Amino acid sequence: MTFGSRLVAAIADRGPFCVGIDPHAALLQAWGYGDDLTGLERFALGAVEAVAPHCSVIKPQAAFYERFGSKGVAVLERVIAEARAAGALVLLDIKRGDIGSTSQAYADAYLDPASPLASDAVTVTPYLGFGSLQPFVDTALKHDAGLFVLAATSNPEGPEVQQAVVEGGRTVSATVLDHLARLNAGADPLGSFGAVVGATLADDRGLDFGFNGPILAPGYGEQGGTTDDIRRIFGAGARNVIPTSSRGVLRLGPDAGAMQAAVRRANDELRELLG
Ligand SMILES: O=c1ccn([C@@H]2O[C@H](COP(=O)(O)O)[C@@H](O)[C@H]2O)c(=O)[nH]1
Repeated sequence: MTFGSRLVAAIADRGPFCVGIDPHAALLQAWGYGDDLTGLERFALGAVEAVAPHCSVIKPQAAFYERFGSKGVAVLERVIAEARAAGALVLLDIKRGDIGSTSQAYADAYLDPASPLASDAVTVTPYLGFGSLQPFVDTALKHDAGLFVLAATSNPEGPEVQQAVVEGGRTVSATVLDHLARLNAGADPLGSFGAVVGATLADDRGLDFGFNGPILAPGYGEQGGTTDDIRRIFGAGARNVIPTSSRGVLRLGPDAGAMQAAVRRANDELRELLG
């Protein structure tokens, strides 16, 4: 089953809201843990145990594990395994991208089921040229995995690059969505090649969200994005949007009930939006 098909089924079952498992130092402290390997393990696995059974997608941000070295990466491996065992799809936020031959090594590391870090999907950056992502695309197709390509990110610095106008008069962001439309052509019910578009955008930036793929919308919650913003930015494209929040949910821990209630509230609101 393709990633796009698994995603559609997971969202129908559990709702579109995605929780990011981002063990910030300040959050470890707020949960009463040290900013050390034991704290990381208790925090990350505790968060997964609380929310993964209730989410369609879980998004660990690799940087927060890598800062503890190889033992932190071992915790990330367990986060991925536990979240998948709880029935969630894992979207590993790595934002990788390099020349093609190196991209292949990254793709093998994160998308080949034989790897201990294998996930259902990863985030990638197209700013070495969309074509440099081809090894990720081929590997995702081979293993029924997915990609989310940075198109219009949630941070205020993004437009400097993403709204630049390229040959043909289109913005870089629009060009990324054009590539995704080609990759997703004919996929049913949804393609496996998604875009990252912030829930914080002031407007839709003239983007066509009908590229037949999922849209990860970070910036929901902590960065100020709301369900109304999802409606305002994406319009009819909102049906394929996966809003994601990390700190907005994790801040409520270690109380599992409070985190679960936040997931329920977000999914209820989003389902109402989507009718
Ligand atoms: O445009 C982007 C792309 C990715 N992110 C990532 O999402 C989460 C957001 O965390 P919050 O705590 O909900 O702000 C984090 O992992 C970012 O690296 C993003 O924010 N914007």
